[in-house]
Amino acid sequence: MSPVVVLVGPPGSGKTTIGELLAERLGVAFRDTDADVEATAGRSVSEIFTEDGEPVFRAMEERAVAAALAEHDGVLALGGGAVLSAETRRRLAGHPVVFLNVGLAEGVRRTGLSTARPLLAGVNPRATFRTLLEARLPLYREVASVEVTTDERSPDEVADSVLAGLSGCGG
Ligand SMILES: Nc1ncnc2c1ncn2[C@@H]1O[C@H](COP(=O)(O)OP(=O)(O)OP(=O)(O)O)[C@@H](O)[C@H]1O
Ligand SMILES: O=C(O)C1=C[C@@H](O)[C@@H](O)[C@H](O)C1
Ligand SMILES: [Mg+2]
Repeated sequence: MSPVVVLVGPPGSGKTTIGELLAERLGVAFRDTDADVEATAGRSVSEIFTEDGEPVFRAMEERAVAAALAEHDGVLALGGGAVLSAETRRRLAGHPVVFLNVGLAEGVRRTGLSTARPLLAGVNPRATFRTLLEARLPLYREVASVEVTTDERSPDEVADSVLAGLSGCGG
């Protein structure tokens, strides 16, 4: 059992939005590792960050990704920082991974609509987002075989590109 597609990308790139859309179109189940971690912990991602700190969340996330890759055969969205784990990057090898990219301005705009992202809750979300993108772009690209730009494109257009990209690489 293995996911038909795994979505990675920064916060606000649309992993959850596009993932749900793709699952609906393909007639398969959608799974999101952020939701898996929350269900296992019985707490929100924000609460885990606040009460236990980021390293504890990352360890829970690593286990959630490993379980989902082994158990889920639908569309899988990973948390935005899941690729920070070398173990997770190694586990993603051989899976059809799509990197949903978003530019700094649009990423800040989209995530600014919500307070549910503990890493971006500080005084300067734009600077934090820039640092995060710089550190992670090589990691998203390392694990993904397809990269899709999401700026100025509707969720439906992004979903079209994901499916076209996957068929183009034999997935
Ligand atoms: N292509 C798009 N065009 C416009 N808005 C979008 C697009 N994709 C997602 N959004 C909006 O951006 C916000 C963030 O999207 P979403 O929650 O799907 O991102 P995410 O990648 O799952 O983020 P996180 O890593 O925090 O879970 C939502 O309000 C969503 O409606
Ligand atoms: O980009 C990140 O590091 C995160 C993204 C979200 O999906 C959550 O996993 C959490 O808020 C951390
Ligand atoms: Mg999400």
